[in-house]
Amino acid sequence: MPWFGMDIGGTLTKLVYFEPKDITPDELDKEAEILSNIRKYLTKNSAYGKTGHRDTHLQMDDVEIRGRRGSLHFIRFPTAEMSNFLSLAKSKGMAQLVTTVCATGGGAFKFEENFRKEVNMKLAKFDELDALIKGILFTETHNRSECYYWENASDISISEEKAFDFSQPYPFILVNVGSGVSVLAVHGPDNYKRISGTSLGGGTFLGLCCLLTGCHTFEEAIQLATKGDHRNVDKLVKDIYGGDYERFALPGDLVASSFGQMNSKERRNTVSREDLANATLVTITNNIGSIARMCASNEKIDKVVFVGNFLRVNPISMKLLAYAMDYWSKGTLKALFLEHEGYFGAIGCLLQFNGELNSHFSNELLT
Ligand SMILES: Nc1ncnc2c1ncn2[C@@H]1O[C@H](COP(=O)(O)OP(=O)(O)O)[C@@H](O)[C@H]1O
Ligand SMILES: CC(C)(COP(=O)(O)O)[C@@H](O)C(=O)NCCC(=O)O
Repeated sequence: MPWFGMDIGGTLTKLVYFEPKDITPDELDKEAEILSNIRKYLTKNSAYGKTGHRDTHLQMDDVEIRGRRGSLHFIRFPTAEMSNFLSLAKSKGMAQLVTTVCATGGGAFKFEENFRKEVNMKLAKFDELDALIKGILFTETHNRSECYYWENASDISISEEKAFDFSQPYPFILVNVGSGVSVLAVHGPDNYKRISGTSLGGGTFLGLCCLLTGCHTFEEAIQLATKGDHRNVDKLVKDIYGGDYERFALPGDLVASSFGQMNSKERRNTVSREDLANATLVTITNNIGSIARMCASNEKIDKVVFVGNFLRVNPISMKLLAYAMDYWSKGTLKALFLEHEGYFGAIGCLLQFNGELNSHFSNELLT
């Protein structure tokens, strides 16, 4: 039975597949044809249909899980395409072979019946935040370059990624920027609490950007944002004060009011799609940064780790978050980022898999 972990999120479904590389000739002989075909299909392709992608740059080789050595493959597709995924699973014979899939994320609950009815698969459900933390801890110990920070974040043109030693992680604040945002204070592998959250997350950025610019994809939204300038959309402190607000040390270039210029018809007529995309990105990112900073200072924790697919191909947000953490905390807070940004829930879920799952399976949430 192939080893999968699945995180069915509000926007994207993340699938992690463990491909054993230590298969003995004897095992290979016994391997059913369907299993061999599934293995080949998953590991040879990097695109699955029109919307599925394997992130080949994230592949982890020579990983040991429960005494087996192999590679971890990272695959994603839009959750809205779930019915196509189920048809594909059926057509590849997966449904004949896989009886139980370890799943996390809201969709593990929402789509449980679809899995059962359409492909006769049971979902062994795990909590998404438990899985997220387990996935992070596992990945960090198996990939020494997992954790990094942005050096010189204040100057976007020269800032660059630098490795960060995250082998002594606790305590840390974890900010998961998916469709929405969850903020956790993590004190140990099984000791964490969800301390805050906001509905203004990655889904908000993409939704607003599509409305404001007519773009259709996240990649397009990020490309537009890269070419735009939020200062044509936002009202800055200097637009209000003529310079800095010195008494409270607010620099003139600080955003005083996001989208604050857009009440003027003239301004609306001159603003570009790129500026609107950039302003949307900056608005959402600054709000997340501000919540993260308040959480860190309330909890007296100095490391803030940002994960989630909102950060995918999105250095603008990472640098902004890094700068904001540093600037507003006067250098006491450090923003950290992880290479496998959106896949930790699925990894954590895969780690819960064990061969005896079927016999232990119950409809209850497994812990
Ligand atoms: N290819 C993509 N399609 C849609 N959204 C994407 C894509 N890549 C990155 N994103 C961003 O990632 C967010 C989803 O992040 P993710 O961590 O997968 O959350 P969820 O578990 O809620 O699906 C989206 O709201 C969007 O901002
Ligand atoms: C409900 C969620 C945990 C779902 O996770 P997601 O699919 O967004 O990664 C998340 O969207 C969230 O925490 N939203 C913010 C809710 C709030 O605290 O306002």
